[in-house]
Amino acid sequence: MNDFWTYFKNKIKKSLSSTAFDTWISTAKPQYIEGSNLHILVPSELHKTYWQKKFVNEIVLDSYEFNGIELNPVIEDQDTRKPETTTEEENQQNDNAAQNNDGGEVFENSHLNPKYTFDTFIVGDANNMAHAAAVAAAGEPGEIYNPLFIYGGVGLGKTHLMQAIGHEMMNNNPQARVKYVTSENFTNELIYSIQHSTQKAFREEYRNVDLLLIDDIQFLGNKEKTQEEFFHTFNKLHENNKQIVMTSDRLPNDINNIEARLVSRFKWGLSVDITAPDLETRIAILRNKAEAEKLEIPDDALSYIAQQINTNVRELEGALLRVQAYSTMKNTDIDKSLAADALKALKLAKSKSGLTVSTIQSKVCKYYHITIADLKGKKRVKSIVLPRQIAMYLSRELTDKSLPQIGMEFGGKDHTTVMHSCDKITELVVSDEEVKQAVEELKDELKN
Ligand SMILES: Nc1ncnc2c1ncn2[C@@H]1O[C@H](COP(=O)(O)OP(=O)(O)OP(=O)(O)O)[C@@H](O)[C@H]1O
Repeated sequence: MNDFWTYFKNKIKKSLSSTAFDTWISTAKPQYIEGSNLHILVPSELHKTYWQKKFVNEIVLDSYEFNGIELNPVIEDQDTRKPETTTEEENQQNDNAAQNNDGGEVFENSHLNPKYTFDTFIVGDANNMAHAAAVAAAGEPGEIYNPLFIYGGVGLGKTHLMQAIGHEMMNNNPQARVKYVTSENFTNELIYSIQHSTQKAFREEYRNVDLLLIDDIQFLGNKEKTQEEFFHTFNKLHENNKQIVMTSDRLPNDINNIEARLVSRFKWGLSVDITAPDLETRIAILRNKAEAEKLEIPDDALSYIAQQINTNVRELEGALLRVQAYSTMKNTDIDKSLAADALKALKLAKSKSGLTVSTIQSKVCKYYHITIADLKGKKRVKSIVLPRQIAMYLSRELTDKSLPQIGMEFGGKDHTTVMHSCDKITELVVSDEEVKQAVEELKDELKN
């Protein structure tokens, strides 16, 4: 079996790009032969589907060529083999940290960030499906997953992965027209084109690309004119089999105030999520980053940092930079205790005022004269819904709890309910004087 596998790998290598080979072939493991069945284990359901489509015939032909016996490949994926587990860490996967884009380098108008390639993207359980889908979309643009919709919490690598598709496509075909834009910039450019009567040029720019990468699509919510324009751009590209990739912090159905015809189109292709990386992946990300920055940092210090920050890769990278800066300031080499000192201030800031969700719940109940049972319950009357949403919003603002954790403390609600409540109150604080006042008073009380 092993000899055949080596033969197969050497042969198939010639017809695949190195990214495709690493994604589909290096991750597959032959398990055993039973009769003429060759059992092959692959990392995810998506790998399985791809394997069945692309490589199964190859195995049959190559095995015959190898020793005159036709092997029948049976593809199994690790996901369906794995027992269901929900760890504390996995629960935090949708942590939608309040701070948003905090200055990650982004190069717009098809100028992709040169660092965001497949080579620099570390693959682990939390993102292997999204990564495989991205590799497939880059290898066969417009054909297999169109649109590709990548969703997940803040700072988990959605932009990185999306731009890697752009790089890979341009590597495969330097003539490819690739366009990257955030949905906010798409809106701004549209407004500019309306103001300056350059809508024709705007349309041509977006409707004549081979790959459109549109980041943070959730911000199209409430923007009717932009949605209309994007709808036509989408249709034109899709009709012409041009690849569209979108990212969002939530599933298409959960995006607020977006037209149903767009939501349904977003779901035409494949939606894949990226969740928070496990410890091993976090260490690998840090190690990679340290190597890229030529940082000397021992393994125990790396794993210490990775243990401290478990929800957001951007924060993880920030922590490494903080440790680096601290070691320069102290003029000492990095070790575990220096890392601990450097991250102390960060941890203090994270635990914020030491407030708990239950303190916030009590204060809100007192303020609105309702019971804790109502606050955590399911009643949909306005006099309870508003305090519940405010309490969720304050929990998000004033504690370091993740969305799923907050949901649990509100009678086991889903993280999307918490996310929706936070969005709602963020809006009302601007548009509704009464809500604004209540939130401010509650915040003052909680801080004292
Ligand atoms: N698996 C990974 N391997 C290597 N680097 C990663 C990985 N995931 C995230 N990163 C890095 O983390 C940082 C944040 O990633 P990115 O900006 O792609 O996140 P995002 O999910 O798009 O966040 P946002 O929701 O804020 O748009 C980037 O510097 C990116 O390179």
